[in-house]
Amino acid sequence: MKTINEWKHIFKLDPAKEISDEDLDLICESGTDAIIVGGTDDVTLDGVLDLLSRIRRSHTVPCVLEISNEEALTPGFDYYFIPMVLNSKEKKFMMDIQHKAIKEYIDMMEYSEIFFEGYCILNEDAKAFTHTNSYLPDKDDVKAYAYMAEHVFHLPIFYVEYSGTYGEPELVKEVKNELDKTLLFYGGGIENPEQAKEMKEYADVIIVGNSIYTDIKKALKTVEAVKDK
Ligand SMILES: CC(C)=CCC/C(C)=C/CC/C(C)=C/CC/C(C)=C/CC/C(C)=C/CC/C(C)=C/CC/C(C)=C/COP(=O)(O)OP(=O)(O)O
Ligand SMILES: O=P(O)(O)OC[C@@H](O)CO
Ligand SMILES: [Mg+2]
Repeated sequence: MKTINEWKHIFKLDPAKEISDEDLDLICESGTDAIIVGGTDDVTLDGVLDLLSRIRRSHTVPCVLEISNEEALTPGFDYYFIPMVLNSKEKKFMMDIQHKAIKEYIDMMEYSEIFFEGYCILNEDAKAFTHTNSYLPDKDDVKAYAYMAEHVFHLPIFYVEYSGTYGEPELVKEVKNELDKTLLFYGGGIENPEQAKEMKEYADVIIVGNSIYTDIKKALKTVEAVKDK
């Protein structure tokens, strides 16, 4: 199995959205490096368990739970990603919710499976932006957050999140220049192979979410597009 440092492409499945068995099989067998199960709204334990069991039934692709609320936390995933929202105006989304959960689960936490993600949410219309009371940082702010993710907090992942819209490749390029050890994840609005290739030029990993539900044929083509990059 590849290590996270070798991943290039991830599909993100939203437990609040319907997906047919046929489409789920196509996603799992697409050659993607991993599946993230996660979303902002209406993420329930039932929805998470349904996806996990359907994936596990016949596929070996690595499965990650990106935790957005404690109620939907369950054992059985290969990895757990935990967002810390760096551009939230409220400390609770950066630190306090995570601190409270660590206090509760500390004895169950297997550190080789858990990755904290420094999130920077850059689409004002994304649900996650509103939910976390984030502000829109400018380019220098984002670069400073990337610097902090790597050199202050030593986070394994810095996530440039444009959920729902395609972002600025130039910004992703400049952010990449700030990072050395911390992996750069880019997600948002990738709908076709050209966009996948463009963002993968700078990001270590690209994440494709919504287009699974809007045009799965094109979404599947994003995998091959980044394999040799
Ligand atoms: C019980 C068990 C198995 C224990 C194992 C040990 C373990 C893993 C313990 C974890 C402990 C821990 C620290 C948990 C953290 C819990 C937590 C609630 C953290 C909060 C994270 C947070 C600030 C979430 C806010 C929202 C956010 C940033 C979500 C990320 C996903 C995202 C941006 C989705 C995109 O939005 P989407 O829903 O797709 O939007 P659209 O619908 O508009 O597309
Ligand atoms: O849904 P999209 O816009 O593809 O974004 C993917 C991911 O970054 C969402 O958290
Ligand atoms: Mg989504």
